[in-house]
Amino acid sequence: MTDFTATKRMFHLPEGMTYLDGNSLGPLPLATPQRVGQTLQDEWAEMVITGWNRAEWIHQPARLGDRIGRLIGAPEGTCVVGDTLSIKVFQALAAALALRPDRKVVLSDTGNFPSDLYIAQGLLGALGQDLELRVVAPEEVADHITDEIAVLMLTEVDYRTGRKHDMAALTAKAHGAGAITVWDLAHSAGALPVDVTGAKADFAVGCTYKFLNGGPGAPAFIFVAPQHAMQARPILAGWLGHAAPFAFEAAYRPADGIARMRVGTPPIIQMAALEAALNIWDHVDMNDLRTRSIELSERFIHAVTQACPDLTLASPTDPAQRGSQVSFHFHEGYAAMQAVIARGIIGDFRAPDIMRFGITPLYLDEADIDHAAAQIAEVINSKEWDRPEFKVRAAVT
Ligand SMILES: Cc1ncc(COP(=O)(O)O)c(C=O)c1O
Ligand SMILES: Nc1c(O)cccc1C(=O)C[C@H](N)C(=O)O
Repeated sequence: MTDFTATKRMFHLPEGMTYLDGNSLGPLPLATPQRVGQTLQDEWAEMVITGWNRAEWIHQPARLGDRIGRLIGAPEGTCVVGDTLSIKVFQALAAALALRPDRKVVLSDTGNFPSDLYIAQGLLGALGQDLELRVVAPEEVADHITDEIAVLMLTEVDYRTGRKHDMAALTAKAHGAGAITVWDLAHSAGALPVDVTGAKADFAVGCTYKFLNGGPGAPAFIFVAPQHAMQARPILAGWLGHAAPFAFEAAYRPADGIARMRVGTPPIIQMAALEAALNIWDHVDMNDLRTRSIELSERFIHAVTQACPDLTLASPTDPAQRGSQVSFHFHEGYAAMQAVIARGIIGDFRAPDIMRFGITPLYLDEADIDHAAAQIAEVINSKEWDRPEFKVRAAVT
């Protein structure tokens, strides 16, 4: 049984702040500064370039990939860490398309994160060949899976509403139509149990700075199903994805398996932070996490909807259809979120009118949920949000 009181004690949670934005950027694990300091002082400072061998920096992308693999149901040797999520989306989509050269359509939905759609637009434009990105409503995805589709590219959990796709069912339908699947797990990894193997996903990608708590700029990950690992064509053919990087050959030859999805020099300092964060996950059973996430989410939804008739739930009411966030529509959502933040309750706003709150059992408990709901109710019901200072838009919302 996971001890969530113990996991909460493993984080630095700023005084006076109740943090419901771990779906965007997780808080600092207490062990991270020491682990990063070790990389700086014992490794970089003392070993300098010999750290690649002596501290085994060169193996960190695969090692951390395997640790994330455990959280998403990926077998050892099928997941690797590096780059940003946008880049991993590009790689996965390009490799998936290359497996279906006779087909022209990438199917996605309006609930996908814009970067994924932009990356697809950029890639398809660069490839030419009359390729089409078809973007439909989330609830219509299943009906649009036909034998025209080369790749089904979806984010499992909608970043705005928290609505969760059925990864296994949609993957089965895509495979039935002969399509390849690319799943973005940005809002799933560390949020709920994921089983890429059971769902038979072909490619999956995700980031580590949200629910996994790797820190701002933490690297992304990519999973390639074992049956594709030796066929997947790396569009970003960087030297560290080469079969023999230190042979310095003029011609590219992909490494065996997932290693070919590496590109260039990995961010060693940021990976040290990620390693410290992943240590916490060794204490967590993902089914316990899901149970707790649902308990806390239901409590939050109940308290906010009871107290705030002006807010309407934007997330599915059925917990099985949600990830680990709760969102509400409110016509002055931006100003209201700034007013809530001014009271120390940190959530965020997503256009056009969504107030979004991450439910992260590793460091949130009932008292946090009740406190947050009470503060939100005061802001909404007293119209505290209706002040000019809360309407000034910041660069990052
Ligand atoms: C679903 C999803 N995909 C892609 C991205 C882009 O990730 P990155 O900025 O790390 O490239 C994000 C978040 O920014 C996201 O939430
Ligand atoms: N990566 C971010 C950043 O560099 C700045 C601000 C926000 C982010 C985010 O991760 C946004 C996030 N993907 C979202 O779900 O909205």
